[in-house]
Amino acid sequence: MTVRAAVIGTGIMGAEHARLLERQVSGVVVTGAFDVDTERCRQAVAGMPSARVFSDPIELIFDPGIDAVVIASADLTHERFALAAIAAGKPVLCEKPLAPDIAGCERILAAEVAAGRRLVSVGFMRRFDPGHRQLKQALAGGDIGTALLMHCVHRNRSAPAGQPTASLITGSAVHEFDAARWLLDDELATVTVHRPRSSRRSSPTADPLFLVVESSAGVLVDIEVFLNCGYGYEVRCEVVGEDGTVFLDAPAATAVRGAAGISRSLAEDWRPRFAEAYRCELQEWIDSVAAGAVSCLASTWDGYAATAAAQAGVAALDSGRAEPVRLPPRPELYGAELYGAELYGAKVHGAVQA
Ligand SMILES: NC(=O)C1=CN([C@@H]2O[C@H](COP(=O)(O)OP(=O)(O)OC[C@H]3O[C@@H](n4cnc5c(N)ncnc54)[C@H](O)[C@@H]3O)[C@@H](O)[C@H]2O)C=CC1
Ligand SMILES: O=C1[C@@H](O)[C@H](O)[C@@H](O)[C@H](O)[C@H]1O
Repeated sequence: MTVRAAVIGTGIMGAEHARLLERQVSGVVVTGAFDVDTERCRQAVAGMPSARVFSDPIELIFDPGIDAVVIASADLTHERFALAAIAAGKPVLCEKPLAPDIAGCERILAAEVAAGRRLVSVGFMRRFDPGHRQLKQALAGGDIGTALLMHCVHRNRSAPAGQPTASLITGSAVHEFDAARWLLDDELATVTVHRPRSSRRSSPTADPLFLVVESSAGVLVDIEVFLNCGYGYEVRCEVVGEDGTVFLDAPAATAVRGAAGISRSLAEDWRPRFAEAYRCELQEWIDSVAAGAVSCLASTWDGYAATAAAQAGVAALDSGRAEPVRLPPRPELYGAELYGAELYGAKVHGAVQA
């Protein structure tokens, strides 16, 4: 079966997803796209012969010529499109965050549970990054013993001026919240946010921020988020265990020696750094759609949990105290295996319930 996929929101990420689906992922053809900016949409799918530019996103979702939908529009629009996809019974890959607020995540969770089928996957692509998978393998394989601490660095070269300070938590650290849950096989319990001196490049945004997260099992996770570090994009992570440590560095393997020095280049932004992760994520998603099975991407529950941690972080930014991450009991639909135990082999969890 060739999956007929569509993309809603064809900005930076949506255009990239459309390009990857059409050119680098097998078993799929892009048959639809929508963006409120029609010209941007046309440009994103130019050269994709089967792609129809829709004038209404809900019509796109219900169109019989579309099997599955990628949502890559602005954060505030995710909920509306995810709910429509659930109503249409179509698999959807929703970019992070699932929804920017807990109430929106709750509505998506409730709709999916009521439908009795897992249709929504969330674009936490680090789960498909080879480096992050090696971290996961080292932890799951017992290479460093029980995890005690996790140190994370997340730096963007620059960000548009005037970003709300909370966006460092809801837009960027949300990746670390998901990565920590997934790597540690543990829920997050509390979030504290410290504001160091801000960079002159970032005013009026408070940037960087330093977060301290405690997991339910007592692992302390520190996260530096710096939106305007000024020199390049980098994501690093070290987990300290009882018997050793495992460290994910910025990944460029090639070093240049010259001018009395050694240098390795950094990506400009997340697209080159996580190119392989986006491709693998989309391939796994398309394979699951073709098989009529539940994808092993992050689920609605994972998206909910990451937004709950982000909400605790935003509260902590204001209060200056550790704030609890509030999670309801996990619905049965999301199974006993929270974090995708099939990581290193099978592509999907199992058949979708009829
Ligand atoms: N997984 C990842 O690494 C990344 C994920 N993202 C997420 O991807 C999404 C898109 O981000 P970017 O591409 O960076 O933003 P962008 O601003 O480049 O693109 C967003 C697009 O959504 C469109 N849009 C806005 N409202 C819409 C609506 N109601 N219906 C249809 N289209 C609408 C805009 O016209 C724009 O073309 C966001 O949710 C963001 O958080 C962004 C960057 C990286
Ligand atoms: O999701 C993303 C952006 O929205 C965010 O601004 C960046 O900090 C992240 O690294 C990127 O993956």
